Formats: sequence, structure tokens, C-alpha cells
Amino acid sequence: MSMSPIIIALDYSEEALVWDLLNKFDDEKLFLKVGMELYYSCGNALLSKLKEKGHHIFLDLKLHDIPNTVGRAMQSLARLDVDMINVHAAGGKLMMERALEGLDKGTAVGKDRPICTAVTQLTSTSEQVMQEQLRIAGNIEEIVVHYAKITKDSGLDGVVSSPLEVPLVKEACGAAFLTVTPGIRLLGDARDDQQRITTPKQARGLGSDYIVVGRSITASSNPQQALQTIKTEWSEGV
Ligand SMILES: O=C(O)c1cc(=O)[nH]c(=O)n1[C@@H]1O[C@H](COP(=O)(O)O)[C@@H](O)[C@H]1O
Repeated sequence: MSMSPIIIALDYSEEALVWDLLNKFDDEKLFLKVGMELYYSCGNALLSKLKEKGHHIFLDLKLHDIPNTVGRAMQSLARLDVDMINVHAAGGKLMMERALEGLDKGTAVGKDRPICTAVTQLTSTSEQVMQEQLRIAGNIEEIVVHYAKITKDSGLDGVVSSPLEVPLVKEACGAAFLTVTPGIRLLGDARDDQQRITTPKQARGLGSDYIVVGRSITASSNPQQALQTIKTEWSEGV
């Protein structure tokens, strides 16, 4: 079964809330993101249950540590048989290479290694914050493209960025290099803590391979309708 381009971020700390949401989608097989909040609360047991239901899983733990630690952590995480996983590109090339080696070692024979991406600059980071607080000089597009290039050189499959940088990332790294893009909002939704945002339709038009959507679905009074709107926008965005 092919993976949906729309990844729903399950940003909850209680399992009951996950099932409350998923029950609204009947038996639809979804692409779900389990991030730090949910993984640290519910762990591997919940991942197994989601897999049993036939959903695809993006395990978003954004690993960032010394190369040896990340490599060994990835070897452990590979055993969970998730479909996508990520690191921070700020950890550097050696760390990303070790991450991939760890995933290769930990993936069971006959299984596919999870897609591995690296976060370039968080979509909650503005250019001003990047320059003034992180002391990274340059404009945000240049920096995202630079991080994308070192990610590609390290052998990873793609990056996490805002949709706004996707055309430049594809130009620099090739059309097959994946772009996973959070920072998605429907018109009229609150921006919350996100800085570099687009609608689902704009993201598709800019060439995103996958969009990550949390609060536009999970905080909606009608999550099913919100997902339907996002699917329609996605199909209209080409
Ligand atoms: O790696 C991610 O998924 C991620 C990277 C990034 O730069 N920005 C970002 O928002 N995310 C995740 O994407 C989701 C976005 O959630 P909403 O802002 O509610 O749509 C959250 O779960 C974030 O952890």
C-alpha cells in the first residue's frame, strides 16, 4: 500500500485521545506522525497497535547527539519497523552517516529501512531568530539548502523544511530527494508557534512530497472534514 502524502501529527500525551481521533476516520489507513510528546508517554506499545491497524508511521524524534550515540540509537529504533524517521542536520555529516548505518544494521532482513530525513531549520524558526539567537548568518533559504546538501551527501533520503524552501531544495538536490514539510495551515487557522507556513495547496504547488499537519486537524471541531479539505487542496495544488 502506498503511503499517503498527508501525515497527521498525533501531538497528544494520552493514548485515549489518539483513539478518539482515529475512530473518527473509520477504517481509513492513515500516515501518522508519532513525535516526542506521544512517544515519551506511550512508547513502543502504541506504535505496535498503530501498525497492527495498518497505519504508516513517521517516528519524529529528531535525533541530535554525537555520531556514536545517534548511530546506536537508530539501530535500536530500526527494530520498531516504522516507515519514516528523522534527525537534525545540525548534527553534521558524520552523525547523519552513522544514523543511516545504524538504521541499516537494525533493520530486519527482508524489511525496508525506514525513510530517513533531516530537519534543516525548524518551521517555528524565523530568519531573525536564526540569525540573532542561533547566530547562523545568511538568509534562511540559503541555510536550508546548505543543510539539504550535506544531508544528501550523507546519503539520507530527504529533508524536513517549510514548503517555501522546497523549490530551492529540489533544484540543489534533485527531484527525487524527498521533502517533508510541516508548517501547514488552512486559511483562517491560527499560526500558533509556526513561522514559515503555507496552505496544503501551496505546499503541493511548491513541490512538497509530504505535508505534516497537526493542529489544523487535531484542534478542528470536525477533524474528518479538515482532512477532507486538505485532501481536496492537495489534489488541486498541482
Ligand atoms: O519534524 C517535524 O515533524 C517538524 C519539523 C519542523 O520543522 N516543524 C514542525 O512543526 N514539525 C512537527 O510538525 C508538527 C506540526 O504541528 P502543527 O503546527 O500543529 O501542524 C509538530 O508535530 C512538529 O513537531
